[in-house]
Amino acid sequence: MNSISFSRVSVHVAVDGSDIPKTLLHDFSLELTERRIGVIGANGSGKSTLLRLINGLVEPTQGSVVVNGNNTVDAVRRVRGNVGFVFTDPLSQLVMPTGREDVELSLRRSIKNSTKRAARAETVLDRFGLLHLADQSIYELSGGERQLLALAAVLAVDPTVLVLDEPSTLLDLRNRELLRRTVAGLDQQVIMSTHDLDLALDMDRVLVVESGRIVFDGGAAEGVARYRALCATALPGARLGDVSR
Ligand SMILES: Nc1ncnc2c1ncn2[C@@H]1O[C@H](COP(=O)(O)OP(=O)(O)OP(=O)(O)O)[C@@H](O)[C@H]1O
Repeated sequence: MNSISFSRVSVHVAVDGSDIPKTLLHDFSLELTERRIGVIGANGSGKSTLLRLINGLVEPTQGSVVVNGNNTVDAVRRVRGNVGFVFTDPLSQLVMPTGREDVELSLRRSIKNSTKRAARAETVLDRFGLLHLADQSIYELSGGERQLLALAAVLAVDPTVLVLDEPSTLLDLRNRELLRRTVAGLDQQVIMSTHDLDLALDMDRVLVVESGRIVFDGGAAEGVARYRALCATALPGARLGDVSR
């Protein structure tokens, strides 16, 4: 069983022209052991920052994050060997000219034999219905195709923990369903931020983040309800009314 521990973590960043740092995440502690964990919350609430702590892309200003016994600051290489991270924007992740080359690049460390590597890449691309696009420039793919490719390239190396930062933003209904089924069938622990509340409802545990604080931690249905309630109270109805008057 995987274990991701956040111990008294907070994240602050310096702000140009100000002596006062901005707090992205306020002091929190968490132990994540469930297989499917969703992180939901408003734009700018701190979801990506929370996910990025898991593979050391963001370092805690205070406290520590430990993934399967490895501290994300001191043992960042080992952590990244464990944690596959899929970015919201696939172009910030895909580095090779074509999907086939990108997946093969991911596999270069784990499969030394090039024939075996090519075969494995084909299997992975096929699993996501991307084989017919394998040799097309990644810039010629649609946004959704790129998002699936980014997921395929990360899953190819079989990480122990999969972190998905809003993985369905560009997907159509069919591919969203493919993502949903893929996530449901994975052996890996999955931690996913999403604005797709149907996806969130599939999770074993949901965290609701609001203004850098975890304001709910519990079951999916209750978490989604809490988030909906937060959104309802935050709607700028009065201000819209002012404009239209
Ligand atoms: N390096 C940084 N320097 C300054 N501010 C930052 C930095 N990184 C993130 N932020 C700010 O921290 C807040 C949280 O950002 P984060 O990307 O974690 O939000 P999010 O919940 O993932 O949002 P979204 O749903 O829009 O993707 C935002 O206000 C963002 O502008």
